[in-house]
Amino acid sequence: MAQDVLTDLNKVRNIGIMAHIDAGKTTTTERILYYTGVNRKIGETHDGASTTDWMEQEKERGITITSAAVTCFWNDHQVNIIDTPGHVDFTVEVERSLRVLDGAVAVFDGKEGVEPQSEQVWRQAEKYDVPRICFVNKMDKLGADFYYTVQTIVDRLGAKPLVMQLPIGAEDDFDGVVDLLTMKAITWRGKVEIGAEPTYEEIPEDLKEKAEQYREQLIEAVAESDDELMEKYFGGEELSLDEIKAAIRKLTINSEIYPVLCGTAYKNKGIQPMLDAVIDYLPTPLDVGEVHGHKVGDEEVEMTRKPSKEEPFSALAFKVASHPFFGNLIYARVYSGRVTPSTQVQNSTKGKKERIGKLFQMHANKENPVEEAVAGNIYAFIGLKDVTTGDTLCDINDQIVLESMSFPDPVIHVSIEPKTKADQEKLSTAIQRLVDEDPTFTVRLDEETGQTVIGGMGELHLDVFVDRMKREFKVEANVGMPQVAYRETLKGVVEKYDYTHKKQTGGSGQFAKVQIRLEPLEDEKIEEGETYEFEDKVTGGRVPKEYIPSVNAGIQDSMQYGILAGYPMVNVKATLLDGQYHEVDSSEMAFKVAGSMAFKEAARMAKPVILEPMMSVEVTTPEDYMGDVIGDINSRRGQVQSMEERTGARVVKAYVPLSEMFGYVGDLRSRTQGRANYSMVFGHYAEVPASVSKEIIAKATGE
Ligand SMILES: Nc1nc2c(ncn2[C@@H]2O[C@H](COP(=O)(O)OP(=O)(O)OP(=O)(O)O)[C@@H](O)[C@H]2O)c(=O)[nH]1
Repeated sequence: MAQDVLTDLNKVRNIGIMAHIDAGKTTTTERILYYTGVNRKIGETHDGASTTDWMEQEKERGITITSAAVTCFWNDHQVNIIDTPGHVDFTVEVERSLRVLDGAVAVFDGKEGVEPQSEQVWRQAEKYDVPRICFVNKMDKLGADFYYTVQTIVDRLGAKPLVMQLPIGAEDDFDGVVDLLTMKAITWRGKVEIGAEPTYEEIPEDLKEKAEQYREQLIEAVAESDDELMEKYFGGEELSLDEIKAAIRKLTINSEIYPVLCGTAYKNKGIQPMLDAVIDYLPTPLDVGEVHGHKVGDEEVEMTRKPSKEEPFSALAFKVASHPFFGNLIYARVYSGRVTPSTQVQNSTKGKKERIGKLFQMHANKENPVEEAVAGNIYAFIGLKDVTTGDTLCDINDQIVLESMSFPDPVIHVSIEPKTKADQEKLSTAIQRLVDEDPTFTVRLDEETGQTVIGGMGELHLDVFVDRMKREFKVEANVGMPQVAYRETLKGVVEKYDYTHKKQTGGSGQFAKVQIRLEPLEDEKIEEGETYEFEDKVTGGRVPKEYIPSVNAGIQDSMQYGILAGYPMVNVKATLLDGQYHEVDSSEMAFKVAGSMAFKEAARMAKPVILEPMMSVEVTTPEDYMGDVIGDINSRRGQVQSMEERTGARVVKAYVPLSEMFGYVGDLRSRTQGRANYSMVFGHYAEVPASVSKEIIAKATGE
């Protein structure tokens, strides 16, 4: 029988397993699920049968893309594991998981040590202040070196590891660990089968001295953290096991130290002590404390919720997944209060009421219905219609909008052209689903070409979209090359421009005359996010009131396609100065045409230019490569804004044109031996240099 949710929050841990690709995150997660009794049959990742990698595509790619929340139990504690992907292009997935985690296990490859992407997920965890313990995996592998790996935690992460165990034997002869707290050997000699229980024995003779030395280091680090313990320790008294554990717990929760354990997930050694450490050292929802948010409709008014069942209900949706029978599964972390199935709640982000159908606790791809969702836990909500990642669900009578995750703007677009009408319909369904699941995919219709244009975070990110669209939704489509989103604007002023629209065809004619002024929009308005302003300065009723919106609409129509290369025109102010109408022949349509044509012709004389998206790029690199990184940014027409130091690394901030950033992932990796990483969000639009402008125009006009 399935166990109920534990409502004592001291017994709940919400954790993630973070790792570089191939460090063994999936295998470790599988073992945890097996040892905690969720899995009967173990699935090896290389057979493509693992429980968390249940999407078909993930099996083929062998990487974990989606994060599923899995609930399991260990020593009377409930552990909710939120799966996090390891690939660099899915950093949004990593970030949204980190947003709802309380702690994490960082898995390292015992031969490679801290790898570039472990460095990247580590820094992301730092950003969200997630306490971590480290598991040095693959101790059975040829060349595995525990001490080297620990050193890379110091050198590459600038973090303070706390060695909790020493390995016994190495590679094929790795037998277990010395536990430096109990000073006992925990071994699995000759046992490789899953679930094998360890034997507790004396520390092997050849490791005794080393174990003493490391224990002393450990106790010293612990004693230094607390005045009382320090006095006791230097007074020659022994610290009790409970005291030591409590001090390590505190240091870990404050992210001052990172307990390090080791083992081999694949050969089933070291898993049980690692699970014990999750319970012993990682924070509970109570340790994490209250969550922040703001009042509905007013971001200035801060609000908080305590992790208590007695508070008003609030939850944050962090993942939308489709389920074959239940429609959308909304994974949400409940931060406060409680809620039962069939209750009406408020989606305070969207301002909509929603009724909860069922509530599930997820066991990988198997669901376990529950009667109540309570603060501090993670659930899948069924029956909600319009909830996307990042939305807050809350009590209708006591609303809050929780601090959400930040989603960067898409940096790359690709056009998709369905092959048949039936494909067009399937594409609409696919888009709806995929965008619900991942809000960093964006969609728009290019009215000129009729193509659907998808935006994403990187080439692999868009690959996933296209792949899933074809595979899961069976859409047959032509997919274009990735494109940059350019814009056009005006740099000059046209004081007065007259245009007369006149047509006499058979019956009633068409007549409209307008006089407009065009100029660049004020900088202040651009900063406020405006892109267009229309002013009506017509006097004496020379253009009747009812026709004025038509002139405005006509101008806006023309602005959709700029005059240089057809990109949308922005940051323009148009003023209607004067005009003329005809009692019989004027109409809304005639004034719209006049507005549209007047703009088109006048804009040509107002020094039109092309704008390109400048990305705000942040590169984190070891100091050794900083010169290379900056040189490369300059050669990409980038402008370095600042350089600063951050825990053992240098951070370079710059604005770089998006068009120069294609292939940057690979270039940066090879330039820095894979040790630097970067993030990129949209900054602002800026005028392109003349030579680039020429190229863009030539390409767009085919000349
Ligand atoms: N020798 C050895 N191999 C291991 C161990 N753990 C995992 N592996 C192997 O390493 C490879 C990668 O393991 P995964 O568990 O898929 O790694 P991952 O980090 O989840 O990788 P992604 O799912 O791609 O992010 C697989 O072939 C595993 O069988 C281990 O303890 N020892």
